[in-house]
Amino acid sequence: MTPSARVQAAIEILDRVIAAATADGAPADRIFADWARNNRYAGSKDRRAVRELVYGAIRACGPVPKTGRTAMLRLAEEDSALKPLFDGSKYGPPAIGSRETPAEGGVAPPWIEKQLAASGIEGEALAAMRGRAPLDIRVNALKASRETCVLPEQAEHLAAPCAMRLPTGSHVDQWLAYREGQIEVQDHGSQIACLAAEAKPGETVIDLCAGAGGKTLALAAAMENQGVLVASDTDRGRLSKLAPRAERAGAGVIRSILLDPGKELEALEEFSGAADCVFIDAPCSGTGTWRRKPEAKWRLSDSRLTRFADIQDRLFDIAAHLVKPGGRLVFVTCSLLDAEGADRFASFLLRNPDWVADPPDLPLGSARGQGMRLTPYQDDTDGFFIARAQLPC
Ligand SMILES: C[S@@+](CC[C@H](N)C(=O)[O-])C[C@H]1O[C@@H](n2cnc3c(N)ncnc32)[C@H](O)[C@@H]1O
Repeated sequence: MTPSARVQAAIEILDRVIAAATADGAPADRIFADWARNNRYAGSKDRRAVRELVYGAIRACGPVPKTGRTAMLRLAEEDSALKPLFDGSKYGPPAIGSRETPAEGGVAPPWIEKQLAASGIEGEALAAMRGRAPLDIRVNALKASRETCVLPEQAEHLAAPCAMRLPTGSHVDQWLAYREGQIEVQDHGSQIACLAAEAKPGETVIDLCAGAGGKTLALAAAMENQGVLVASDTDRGRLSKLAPRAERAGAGVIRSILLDPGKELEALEEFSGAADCVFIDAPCSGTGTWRRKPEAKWRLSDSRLTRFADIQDRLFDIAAHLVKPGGRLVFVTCSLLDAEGADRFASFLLRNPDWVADPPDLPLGSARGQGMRLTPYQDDTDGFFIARAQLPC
């Protein structure tokens, strides 16, 4: 592909990304993968270049751009080498018209930027949300350690005890250590969130929103495969991905339980007042993950945020029902908005005066409300709110 043809391909993909983001459709990654599958003439260098352009343009735009072309014109404002590629060549984009205007720049739609600012994320902290996420792995303590694990690439040790950072683009899933279950791809921030649980061997731990089990596997390793570890979720598809991962990781302690939305406690009845720890990795807007999924900023709306806050409050109440006296709950969202973090935790404590905030001692992060927060800017992790509360005996 010529450089101009790559720009045009990126513009067409961006059109689809914009349409999908505003209609709750497929994520950008899937749209790009579909394009790559249907356009076999694009070699690996082409694919890499087109992908860079697509993601660069998404990152460069604040509000939802009208079209892929206006998004690409915004990127061209930041990278002047792109402008001459609007050359009207056979497969390239038409020349830039004198009255054409690029999409608006920024980090996110202004109403979200405003809410982020009210949550203490502005200036450089806001700009850092436009960056690229690093590639982190967790060494599975059930099978290896950072010292014994043999990796084909140099890896930097991070603050969480099993965390390592690799050069971006490392093909981790092709490595022997990955196939043997010695390592998992997991953001450093997620690993730190799991540390807040302080899960111990022999305990009863419920990972209430386990999804495909990324954090469940970290909890299983912390528990040294001893005790009871329940992985529950309302999404059958996500939860079904856990079993093969657990098998690879040698995490035999996990019991999966599919929940019925609205009737979660029915399936978890046997654990009422019995859990040492309930870990709530709650569904949220994902503002903390924009470095990985930048188009997520175009999926948000006020009503969506309200729905997330409602479900987060409900999950707190479910978790509180399951914890035994002397036990704890951990609340985690990958959001930087107080509405999905400090405010939710404060509201829980207000509704439940018998519970006591117990801020975890974490190797990274800073205090936010009665919990802790990790940010891309200060911690170079995904953004997370992490809070812990104890139910006194
Ligand atoms: C942030 S994701 C969890 C990610 C997962 N813990 C991990 O580390 O990969 C939130 C999960 O909450 C689940 N969820 C949504 N509503 C729920 C409910 N009422 N009860 C339990 N899980 C729920 C979603 O299906 C989703 O998998």
